[in-house]
Amino acid sequence: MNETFDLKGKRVFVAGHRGMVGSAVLRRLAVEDCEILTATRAELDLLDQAGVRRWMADRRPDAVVMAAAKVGGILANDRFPADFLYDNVAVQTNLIEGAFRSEVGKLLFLGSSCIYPKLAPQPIPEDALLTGPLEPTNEWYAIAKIAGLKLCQAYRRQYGVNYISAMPTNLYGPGDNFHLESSHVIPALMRKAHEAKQAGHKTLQVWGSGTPMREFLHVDDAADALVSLLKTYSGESHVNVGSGQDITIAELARTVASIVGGDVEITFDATKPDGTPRKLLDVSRLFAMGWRPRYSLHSGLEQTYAWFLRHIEAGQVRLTAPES
Ligand SMILES: NC(=O)c1ccc[n+]([C@@H]2O[C@H](COP(=O)([O-])OP(=O)(O)OC[C@H]3O[C@@H](n4cnc5c(N)ncnc54)[C@H](OP(=O)(O)O)[C@@H]3O)[C@@H](O)[C@H]2O)c1
Ligand SMILES: C[C@@H]1O[C@H](OP(=O)(O)OP(=O)(O)OC[C@H]2O[C@@H](n3cnc4c(=O)[nH]c(N)nc43)[C@H](O)[C@@H]2O)[C@@H](O)[C@H](O)[C@@H]1O
Repeated sequence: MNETFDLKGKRVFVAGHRGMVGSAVLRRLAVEDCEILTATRAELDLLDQAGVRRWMADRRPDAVVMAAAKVGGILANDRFPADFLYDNVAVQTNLIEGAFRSEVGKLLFLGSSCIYPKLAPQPIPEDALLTGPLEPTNEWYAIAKIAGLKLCQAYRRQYGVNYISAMPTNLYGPGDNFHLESSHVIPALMRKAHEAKQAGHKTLQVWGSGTPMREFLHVDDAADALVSLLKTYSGESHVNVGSGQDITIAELARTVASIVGGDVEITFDATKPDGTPRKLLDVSRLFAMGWRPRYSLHSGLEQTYAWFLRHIEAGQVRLTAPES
């Protein structure tokens, strides 16, 4: 089940290499003896099936890491269900089918912890998939991601290809999207706390009740786990990728506020959704392979805020709405 895929001398296509996860995968692959292939959206729109087929046939990668997707936080998922379902089904289907046609030997698909039922047992084992109703704010994205992991399984069963899937928990770190409407919670709170400090404002507004719990993983740890799976994992089941620890959103807000500094009072905006109450992944399968994260949440947040400060003045932080 775990035959090794040696990256030495291999041509690895990282789809979505300008995104938070894709750029972290590039940093991690830089220490492997492989050739990295990339394409910007202008060079290759992954919604274009014929274009993806041509690109794959022309460039002939040995492996594909699928870090390209339509991604956003709770509000974006809730507001743009058609985009999150259509774009993700199209991008992932084009990449998986295009890779198969061009005889790609190894492919890693990335899902998300929102594939599991809203009220799944905690921590959530891989086999909780499809055992109950999904969280309504992100069911469109979740259904696309479930289709992606099932497409990898289907190609594996029908054609015997080594296509695997990883399900990362909520990620954060350098290169994240800090746009306040479309981002995830960590970049949003970090930006809000930073701007409050600069303006001398005394409140940090947190969406929802603050009671939901979330598990977080620094993106460089996630990239390390993903490359490790690419090299060593060949199973049909998807694998959870997380830190194994979660905290409440209220506690996260206090931690971010203390790292950013400034003296803010935390307030809660009950008009915004809470989403799923808890989604802590059972990471025993990944940890049994010997993998562990390097960042604690606190050290990861400090590293991310230091990155934010180094890049904000140069205009290298994503503060505006992502391209659709
Ligand atoms: N962020 C998280 O918390 C999290 C958690 C679990 C799993 N994941 C998974 O990790 C993967 C990457 O997420 P991320 O956070 O890195 O997102 P991201 O920062 O938004 O990056 C997504 C990348 O995909 C590219 N892309 C999207 N549609 C495309 C298209 N039609 N053609 C070409 N490129 C396209 C984007 O290109 P542009 O640069 O041109 O926009 C961008 O580089 C996704 O599969 C996501 O489900 C993320
Ligand atoms: C990893 C992704 O997680 C996403 O769910 P999900 O954890 O709720 O994604 P987030 O948007 O990170 O929100 C997590 C929690 O933080 C709260 N929150 C508090 N303040 C803020 C804020 O200023 N911005 C944001 N964005 N949240 C905030 C939010 O209400 C929710 O309870 C899914 O929608 C995706 O499909 C995907 O699975």
